[in-house]
Parts: sequence; structure tokens; C-alpha cells
Amino acid sequence: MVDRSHKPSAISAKAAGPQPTVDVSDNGVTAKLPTGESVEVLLHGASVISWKSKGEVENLWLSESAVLDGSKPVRGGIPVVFPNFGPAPKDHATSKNPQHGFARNVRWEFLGKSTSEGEASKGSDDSVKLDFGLYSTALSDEARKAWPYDFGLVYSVTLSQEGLRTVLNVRNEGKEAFEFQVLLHTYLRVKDISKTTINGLASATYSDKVLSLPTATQSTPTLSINGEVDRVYKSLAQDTTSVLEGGKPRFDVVRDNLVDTVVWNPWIEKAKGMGDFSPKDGYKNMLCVEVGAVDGWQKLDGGEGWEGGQVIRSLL
Ligand SMILES: O=P(O)(O)OC[C@H]1O[C@H](O)[C@H](O)[C@@H](O)[C@@H]1O
Repeated sequence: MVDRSHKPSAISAKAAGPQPTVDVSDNGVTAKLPTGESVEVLLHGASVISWKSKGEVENLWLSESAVLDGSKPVRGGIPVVFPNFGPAPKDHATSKNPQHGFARNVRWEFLGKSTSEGEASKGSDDSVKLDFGLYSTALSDEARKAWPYDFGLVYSVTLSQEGLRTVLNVRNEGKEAFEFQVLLHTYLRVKDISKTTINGLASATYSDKVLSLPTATQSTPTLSINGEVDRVYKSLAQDTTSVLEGGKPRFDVVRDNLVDTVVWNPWIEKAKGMGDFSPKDGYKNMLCVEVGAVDGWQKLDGGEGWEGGQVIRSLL
């Protein structure tokens, strides 16, 4: 009789192949796929600070003088903005919070990794998911006083050949309802901002912070960046915002349960004014396309949960 017990099945044969690697340090977590893609996440703010595609192409812009020691938010990568976007409004429960909330400026906990094998028949790739948690009980007394709600956040960063998925899950762990905003403040790396264009915003309504215009409409199908831009595009109909370089697709940013998108480039003067922005002409190599729910507030009753996120595809 033939002993088949050692014959590898299709599944175990695949499992025996190269596996994703995950390195955990005191400061953060790095994951790499056998095909070369990698992601690096700081525990400070659960900020993604590097995402490389096959061929080691860096997709995210990180300032050379970004502060990574936990003393301030990271200038670059993907800081997580929660529970308020921008300066907190005076007449809201978030009013005592810092600009863009506290989540980007506190240490998160690494909850663990999970890997999954792709199935060619389903068109899926190998992937690795890193989960990070932040709970109200971990905040300083001062931060808890400023926003006194019981909450739990789980931020999942999934790396695959297809791209990078980042999803935030918010739970109200208390009895009292709270309101929040969310934004994934992604700094995309581009070769030359003067040749970079954005599609997917046509006819959308936006507010323009540079021109102090509360309401404007995107009249052209393609947006070019020729100067400082700081716009909040609201309730977008299309779920994909595309970034092109020299007319060729470079990134697709796909929103999931998030309807707004901020487009930001500080340009020359604002870049000069930021101590942690360098090189000073770095504005030529970055473009923020920030998916979020920032127009108005999301309300979460006690015991309820909410989830939203993005997939960014690098199209090189
Ligand atoms: O300097 P930060 O607090 O990180 O904010 C950086 C930028 O974030 C968003 O893009 C806002 O729309 C901008 O108004 C702000 O300048």
C-alpha cells in the first residue's frame, strides 16, 4: 500500500513557500511580503511611515525632519485623525482637543498580525494584516478630561500586492452617545507635483480653506496643483480618486464608508513655516489625498460600532 501521508496537499505545498515576515520592535511593526512589498507602522499614532511596492518603490512621502520619537505627530506617511478634523470647533464636545484630535499623538498597542494566502482562482494575493488598538483607558488623565468618552479603536493595516488597505473601527464602549470625525491623512509621494493631476472629483462640492470659500464646485474633470491647495471635497459620488503622473495612472485611492476627501499641498510658503517639513522643496514630491468623514459628525450611540477606510493601489 502506498503511504500518502507525506504527500503535500496543494495547501501545505503553498504554505511551505516563502511567508510574509513581521518584525515587532519597541517603536513599531514592519511587515514584508515574499514578493517584495513592505509596510512600516509606528506605534506612535499607529502612523504608517513607509509603504513600498515591488521593486522597493516608496509610495508615501515622509519629511526628512519628521519627529518619530512620539513627541509630536508624524509629518508624512498616514497619520490617523480622530475624533476631530482640523482645529476643534468651540461649540462641540471635542473643543478641548488638539488640531486633528489625539489619535495621531498617542502610543497605540500592537494587537497582532494575521496572514492569508491568496487564491489565484479568486484573483487574490498573499496578504498580511496588522492590527493596532487604542482605548480610552490608555489616554492620559488630561486627554480623557478633554474628551470624556469610553471608546475603543482598532486600526487594521493590510498589505498585499494589490495595495495597502487601512481601516479604522470605532466602538462606543460607554453608555453616552458621542460624535466624531475621521480622516486618514495620507501623504502620497509623487515625482513632480507640476506633472501630477487628480481625477474623480468632477462636479463635487468642496470648501476651499486657501481662498476661504465655504462652498465651491469642481468645474474641471481633472485637478492640477499649481500652488497651495487645501480643499475638503464633500459627499463624493465616485468611490475612487485617481492620481496621475504625466497623464499616467499612479495611485487609485478607494474609499470605503467614507464620503469626503481632503486634497492638500502646502506649497512654498506654508512648507517654509513648518519646522518638521523638509526638504523645504519637498512640497514638489508630495500630495495629500486624505479620505475621511469630516463634513459634519458621525454619531455613535453607546455600545455601537462604525468602520471606514481606504485601499490605495500603487499603479506603477
Ligand atoms: O500641520 P497639521 O496639523 O498636520 O495639518 C496639516 C494639514 O492637514 C489637512 O490637510 C488640513 O486640511 C490642512 O488645513 C492642514 O494644514
